[in-house]
Amino acid sequence: MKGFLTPHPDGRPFVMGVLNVTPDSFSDGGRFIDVDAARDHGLALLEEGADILDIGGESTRPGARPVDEIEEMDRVLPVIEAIRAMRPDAIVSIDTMKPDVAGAAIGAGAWMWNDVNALRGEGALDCAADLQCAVCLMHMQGEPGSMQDAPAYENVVTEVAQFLGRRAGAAMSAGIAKEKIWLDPGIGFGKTLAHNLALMAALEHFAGFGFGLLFGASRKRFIQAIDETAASAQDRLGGSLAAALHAARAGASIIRVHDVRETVQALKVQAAIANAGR
Ligand SMILES: Cn1cnc2c(O)nc(N)nc21
Repeated sequence: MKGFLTPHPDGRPFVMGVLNVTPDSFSDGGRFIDVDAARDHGLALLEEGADILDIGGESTRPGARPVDEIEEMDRVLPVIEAIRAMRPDAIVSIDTMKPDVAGAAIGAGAWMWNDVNALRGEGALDCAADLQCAVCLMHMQGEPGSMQDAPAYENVVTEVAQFLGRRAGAAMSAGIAKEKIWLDPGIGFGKTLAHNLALMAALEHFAGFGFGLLFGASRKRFIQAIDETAASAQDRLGGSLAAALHAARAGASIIRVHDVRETVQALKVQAAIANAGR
């Protein structure tokens, strides 16, 4: 039985825990992924309160090198299977731009295809429609390897909104049900600090489209641009929580984070305050 998202009684958004299954995250120092370590981290995130695990085998951070399909599948499938063997109720999203990887992951029990490329890959729209899975369509200018070289927009909010509207229309035309579509402005994917801030300040505009809104700012570099003491990813918890709480207030229904326990606690307190005020 595939897991489905049951709304939280306090109304807070769902938390999507990040599980990057890449050599720089779960390898024994060599090329190979330590499946048990990745599985255990995923199980820990579920224990911390993650509603969804976002599992990805190809890094999408700025400057990342592409990974071939077989390698990507070899990384993610054993981890999905190992986690679901221990937690059949686990709700998993597959973070990939490749239709075959998505198909294999959905076949292994994943619920959502989280595509930073918004299903623009060859055959991706039809594949997603055939899979009848939930999808996240995210905006990215360019591609991970070069997207941060010189991001430029006439009006970033308008352009990202128009792009997401077009991709949602294409997804529905391909046969993907509206209630299975989440949109995402893609913080840090071909954006300067000013672009990221403009998108976050306008976030409720994106929530108003009638689709789900998925938001991910966790540990991203824009936080260091605001607070230069946040030199490494681990030093960005405060900024990550601030962005998560802002997104929740703006209407995001799924928030993608590394620090699950802290984010769940922050969202619970935010919801308790909001509910007391009603
Ligand atoms: C894979 N990945 C990294 N950052 C992300 C973000 O902000 N949104 C989505 N949907 N996926 C992301």
